[in-house]
Amino acid sequence: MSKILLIGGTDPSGAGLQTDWQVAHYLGVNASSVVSAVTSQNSEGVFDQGVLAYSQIKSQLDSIKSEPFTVIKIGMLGNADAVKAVVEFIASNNQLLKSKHRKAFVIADPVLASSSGGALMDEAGKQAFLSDLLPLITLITPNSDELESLTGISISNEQDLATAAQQLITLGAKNVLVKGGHLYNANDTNQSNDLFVSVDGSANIKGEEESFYLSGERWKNRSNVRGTGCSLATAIACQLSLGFPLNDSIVYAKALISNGIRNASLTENNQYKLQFSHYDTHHPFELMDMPKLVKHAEMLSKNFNFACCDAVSDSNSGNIICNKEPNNKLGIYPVVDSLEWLQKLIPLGIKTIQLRIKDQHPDDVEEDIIAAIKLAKKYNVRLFINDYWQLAVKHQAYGIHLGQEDLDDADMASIAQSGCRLGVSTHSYTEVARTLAINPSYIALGPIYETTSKIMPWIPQGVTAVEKWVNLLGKQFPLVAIGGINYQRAAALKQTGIGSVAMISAIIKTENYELATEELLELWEDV
Ligand SMILES: Cc1ncc(COP(=O)(O)OP(=O)(O)O)c(N)n1
Ligand SMILES: Cc1nc(C(=O)O)sc1CCOP(=O)(O)O
Repeated sequence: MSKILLIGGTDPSGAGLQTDWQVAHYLGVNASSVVSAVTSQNSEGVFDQGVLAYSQIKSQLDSIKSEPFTVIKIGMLGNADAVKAVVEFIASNNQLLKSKHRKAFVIADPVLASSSGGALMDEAGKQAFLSDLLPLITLITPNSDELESLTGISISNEQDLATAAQQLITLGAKNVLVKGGHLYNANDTNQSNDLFVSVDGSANIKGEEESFYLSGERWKNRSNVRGTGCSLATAIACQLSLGFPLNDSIVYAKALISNGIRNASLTENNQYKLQFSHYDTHHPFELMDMPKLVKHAEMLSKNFNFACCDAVSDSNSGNIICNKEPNNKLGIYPVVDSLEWLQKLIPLGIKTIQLRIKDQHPDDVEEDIIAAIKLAKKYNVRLFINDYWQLAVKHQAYGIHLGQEDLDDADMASIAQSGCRLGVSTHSYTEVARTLAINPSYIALGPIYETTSKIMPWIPQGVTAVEKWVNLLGKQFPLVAIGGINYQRAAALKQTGIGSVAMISAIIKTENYELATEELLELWEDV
């Protein structure tokens, strides 16, 4: 079982170390905890506080130092001595991890003041934090007040916020998550928007630098829930310890805290306390809690409306009835690389199919795309064109399928306006969050099993993950599973309630494609 280390101050009223521990427990992560300070506070103010002596913090840390921690979450430190004890511990912990060729993930919530306003870090402590601790931190999670205080940049608009986050990077931070920026899209106070900036390639599975905005619902009448910052940082730490990449850990944690705020219970002190719904241990939140991810601030206010994937009617009548059911079932979905394969499979009764031609000049594929669209219309088949979205729009294809990289360049507004349906590939929480911001016609989930048809950095998600995605997304979007799916695996996936399975090799690399197609269609007949 993974184990993390929590370092921070106690708070009897719903934040601090006790809350961190509760979050770890809720997520099934074993945590050791070290007290750096003891505070007396509630939503009205901080009444008393005492930072433990360097020797007391050090001796607590010494008592657990034999087993290296791979994830350490830091909250309130209070002064320079506490910072020193923690810096020394991280160095010795990393020394122990050296044999495993790694360093600990260190998540720091820079607690400078309570949400009620009382100072919780002195000036010397802040300077020690910046000079000695910041270089050891994997992710720092300030709110905009803390970011102002750490950088000295006064923040009054979104550009200031981005500049200040960049300044923290210049001071030595590698990954910065600025929480709750109400500055973005200030007209829409129903959204809580965070800014994430990463410069060392450690945030995602591809090792790439990235930055994004995460937008979540700001739940009404829940403005004074305490402990949300601590809980967010702890949930990120927990997800990292469970093996998720940093970007996915952040998206997951934001969804979890949204759920905790939405379900917050009112205490006798007239104060809201985070409470998580017991929906599911793997996705312990609902779709309304999932944030939307966009790469540029101006996208926060954009809404797209793609055509739905109609229920395909009987090919005899020729009528396509637009059925706005969100969980439309797209059925057996072959992905093929030529017009010839469309000509072979469509007459067998396939109702959803994708033409996926790779790396050709658009001029060289246009004729085949025109012929494919004509054929699909004749047989009343949902044909999705992979990648060549301009040609698909130009020739009025039924739909387009795009991967995450394609989303950077494709013109969403013109695809939506054309009436083409849009399917989008996803492989992780981050990609699902980005896809939710686009609100496509269907969402593909992959790879479910190991695939030989494409090289990808993701390990297979497995059937259990499909069940979770169906619970989370299936009421709002048609879902398609892809990656290594053959007849037996399709049978297992059918039990999850997913409406569609896509495959390449199980059809086009078999000895008898007709038999393989017929068997799959029969298996899925009653879905
Ligand atoms: C139904 C379906 N799901 C996923 C994919 C993969 O799309 P993408 O990520 O764009 O990768 P390439 O197909 O371009 O390699 C798909 N094509 N279809
Ligand atoms: C094209 C593709 N996309 C995937 C994804 O996970 O997004 S998996 C995949 C290959 C699917 O081929 P096969 O059925 O032969 O495994």
